[in-house]
Amino acid sequence: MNSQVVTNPEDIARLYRELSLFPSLSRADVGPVVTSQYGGKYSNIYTEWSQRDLDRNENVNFCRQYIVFHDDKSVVYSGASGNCTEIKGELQSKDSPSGDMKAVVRECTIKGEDKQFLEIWSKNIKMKSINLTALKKHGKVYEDDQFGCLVWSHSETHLLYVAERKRPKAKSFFQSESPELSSIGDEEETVSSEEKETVKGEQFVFHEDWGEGLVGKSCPVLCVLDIEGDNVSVLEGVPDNISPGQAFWAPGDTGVVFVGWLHEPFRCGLKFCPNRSSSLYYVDLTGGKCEQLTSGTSAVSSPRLSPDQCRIVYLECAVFGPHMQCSRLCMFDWYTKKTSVVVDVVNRPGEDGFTGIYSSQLSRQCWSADSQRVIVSCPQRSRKDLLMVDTSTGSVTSLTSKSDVGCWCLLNIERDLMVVSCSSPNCPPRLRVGFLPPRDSQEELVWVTLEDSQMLPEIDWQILTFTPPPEQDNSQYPGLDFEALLIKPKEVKDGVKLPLIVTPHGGPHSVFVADWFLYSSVLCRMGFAVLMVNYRGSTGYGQDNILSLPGNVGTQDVKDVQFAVESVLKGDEFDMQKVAVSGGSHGGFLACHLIGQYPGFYKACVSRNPVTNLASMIGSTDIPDWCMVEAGFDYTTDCLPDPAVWEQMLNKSPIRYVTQVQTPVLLTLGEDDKRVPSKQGIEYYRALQAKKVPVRLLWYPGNNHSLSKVDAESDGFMNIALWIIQHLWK
Ligand SMILES: CC(=O)N[C@@H](C)C(=O)N[C@@H](C)C(=O)O
Repeated sequence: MNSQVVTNPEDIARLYRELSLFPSLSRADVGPVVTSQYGGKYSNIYTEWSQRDLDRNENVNFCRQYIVFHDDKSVVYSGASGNCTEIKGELQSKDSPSGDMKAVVRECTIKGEDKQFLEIWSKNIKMKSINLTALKKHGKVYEDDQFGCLVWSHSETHLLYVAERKRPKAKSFFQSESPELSSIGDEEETVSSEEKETVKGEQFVFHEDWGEGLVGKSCPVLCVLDIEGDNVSVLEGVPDNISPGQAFWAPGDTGVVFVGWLHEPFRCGLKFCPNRSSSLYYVDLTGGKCEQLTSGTSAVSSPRLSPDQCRIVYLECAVFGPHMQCSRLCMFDWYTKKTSVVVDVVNRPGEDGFTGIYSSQLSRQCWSADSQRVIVSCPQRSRKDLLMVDTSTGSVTSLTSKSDVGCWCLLNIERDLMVVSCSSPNCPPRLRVGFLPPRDSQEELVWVTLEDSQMLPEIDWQILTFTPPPEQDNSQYPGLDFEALLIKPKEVKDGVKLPLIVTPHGGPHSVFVADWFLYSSVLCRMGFAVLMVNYRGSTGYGQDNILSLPGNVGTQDVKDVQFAVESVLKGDEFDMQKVAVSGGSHGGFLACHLIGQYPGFYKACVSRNPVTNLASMIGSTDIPDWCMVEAGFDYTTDCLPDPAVWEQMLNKSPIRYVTQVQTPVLLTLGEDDKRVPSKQGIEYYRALQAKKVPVRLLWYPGNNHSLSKVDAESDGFMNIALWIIQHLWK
């Protein structure tokens, strides 16, 4: 075998173990400015990281702090202040604005019972520990990014968070009565208030939740802890037809601003679906009156209050339609109550190259100190860049497009000190800080690395651009191009042609940006080239690119991937007899389509939680609208099965081509997948078995659509690598 590919399982496992050590950055907070007696200024940077622990079979979260000496506009000196500390049981935490206190929502098990506490720490003392579970004011606290928040009031006397609405205790009609005696009178029997609230016949009522990644999250409520009074109240006034989240204190702490998602007539999956009908609301704490601040005809997310507490920026996109779209950056003026569009949707990138804003989540803090600019990190074609938006003029300036780093994520900005994570396909995440230059200044932005990571010299990467041939142009959206990331070993022995693994992304409206990818890095270190295709329909290239795909899935996207593969195979770098395809979700849909539409071209196929039959998916997925939209139909909540629609869906699905499949297929399924139910993979598995096509199915209990738990991710990788080796060199 004239190749340089690592094939020994133990060697592969060693490579995986080595590269899986690199942690990812999940959070950074900037502490207050401290001035020393000599006039020197410094701030503490608190960071949180996540790292795979293969031995404990879990993702370990830890924090590390740094100190940055500065003069309010440049970094003078910086360094770590102490080593890492593992974080256990902390669902959420947040320092108070002054830095004097820290709030922690902690989950722990006491005598076999899960309990949640809200802790207030000050200096070296845990001042308070409020047993939220015992208070019975609400259900579990939300720790997710979709709804969750933990926000200090500007006065630092109250804390705002989101929890599940309290549900009355349910019992059977046939459960024997066991009244609780109270202390009042020895004869008198007083049933506790909880017993009074108990309802019969409700034990098995279905409570729909917000779907994949939000299982069990059904009816969020806004909760406020009065720190001095030690009491928790559930905010009233929130309309019954919405689910509130992403809340923060209004100017002067007069009330609370939040996003409300419409949950009538029913909830659809919300994760990766910022296109759900939603509005900004304000509930006034004194009168309890709730006011809708935005129209209610769109989908909004990520409201962020300016430091001068005068304006709120937020993201907006259309309701239903493609799940990820080009967003508008909008602004609500607190005093005029007027909304305005700061950055509009970009249908086609202009001369300046700006392709639009593609983000479902602004960083927790994104405003400049002057309350004039907003920093957004979002995909721009196959890169992820930091964009500075002037909210007065709407101008957009990239702060990082000239960098050789492919992926920049804004973690936080405080008093113009930005904290970012930056990475590339050959460089794991690094932690950097830098001051945003004053508005209209020509000063250069200087980045200082607080935590470096090692560049992997063995990995080479580049971005390739493709223009579909005329016969594949989209007549409704003509002239669109697309890209792919090509990752390959830097050193190739003479005479060796590289085996190629083609990986189209999922979504389909998402994008591969030039980030650090564990799977691609290990495969590259094993000796494979990896082609990560951003076919037409990807985000980051303009709204027209996105809109070109719905109705054309199974053809346009498939042809784009095949065109990219055949284009790179024209060179003599790659062995066209050793090409594999691998994808997840919609990427799995494409992988199955490619082996069905190009029989024998791919020598191995890996399909993770794949969409295999749109017609059978629509009745079981948490995103039924996705099936209609991607098949080219409008969706309404009262739409019913229609044979003609199902026929179209079937015709656009990979299951339709299964009779042509020759390529051995490895399927990996998550048992708890609400997005693409595992029955999709099993349907395809059975069809292949019936055709006696070599097929292997891996089933991961406790895993959902992301297949991202340490067991599924690591075992999945080993099986994928060995499956590809087995069938490329048989
Ligand atoms: C962009 C994105 O992820 N879209 C979601 C609706 C989604 O989950 N799509 C599934 C089908 C997938 O991951 O491809």
